[in-house]
Amino acid sequence: MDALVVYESMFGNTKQIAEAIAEGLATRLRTEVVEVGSAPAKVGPEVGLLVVGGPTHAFSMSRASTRRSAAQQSTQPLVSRGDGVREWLAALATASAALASAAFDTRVAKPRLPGSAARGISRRLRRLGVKVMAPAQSFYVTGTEGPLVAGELERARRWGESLAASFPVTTG
Ligand SMILES: Cc1cc2nc3c(=O)[nH]c(=O)nc-3n(C[C@H](O)[C@H](O)[C@H](O)COP(=O)(O)O)c2cc1C
Repeated sequence: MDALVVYESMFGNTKQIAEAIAEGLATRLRTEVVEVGSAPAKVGPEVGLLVVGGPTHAFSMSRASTRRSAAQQSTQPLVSRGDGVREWLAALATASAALASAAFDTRVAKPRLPGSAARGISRRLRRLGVKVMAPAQSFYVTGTEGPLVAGELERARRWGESLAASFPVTTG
């Protein structure tokens, strides 16, 4: 059984969280982590666990307009420069009825705003008929461009580990 982590990230914070989650998953599962622009259009039967995450923009998943706004705020090139997880999920095909999934996002710690990209991702996964095995999980940044709140990378790694613990260990 393999795990696939698909992330979207403007300033790099969600990318760091995705990589920490993948590290936790990799303690038990063969794990691949990919930026959404390189993610497959179809999740094959070798993938048993799909983990999807992105930054919270305007209370949910990003849209082309919020990504443009992020680009205007940034002094660096963005990590994700094409479609986001919203567009990827809208076009996604899944092969396996047994596929399990989990969603995560990043959001600002203060002020704590309502809404979460992860909740939108979970909803979309359920509509696709994919089992969502864990509550949507948020990780926190101190401001729009980051950095992450102290301890969030370790919390992400542990979350990945706990997701992987629900699955049989990959052999071979
Ligand atoms: C256009 C835009 C809208 C945002 N809207 C929200 C929001 O509604 N709630 C929130 O908590 N953070 C919001 N943020 C902050 C992002 O969640 C933050 O930039 C993100 O977690 C950083 O992750 P990244 O480095 O992977 O892009 C917004 C940021 C941008 C650029």
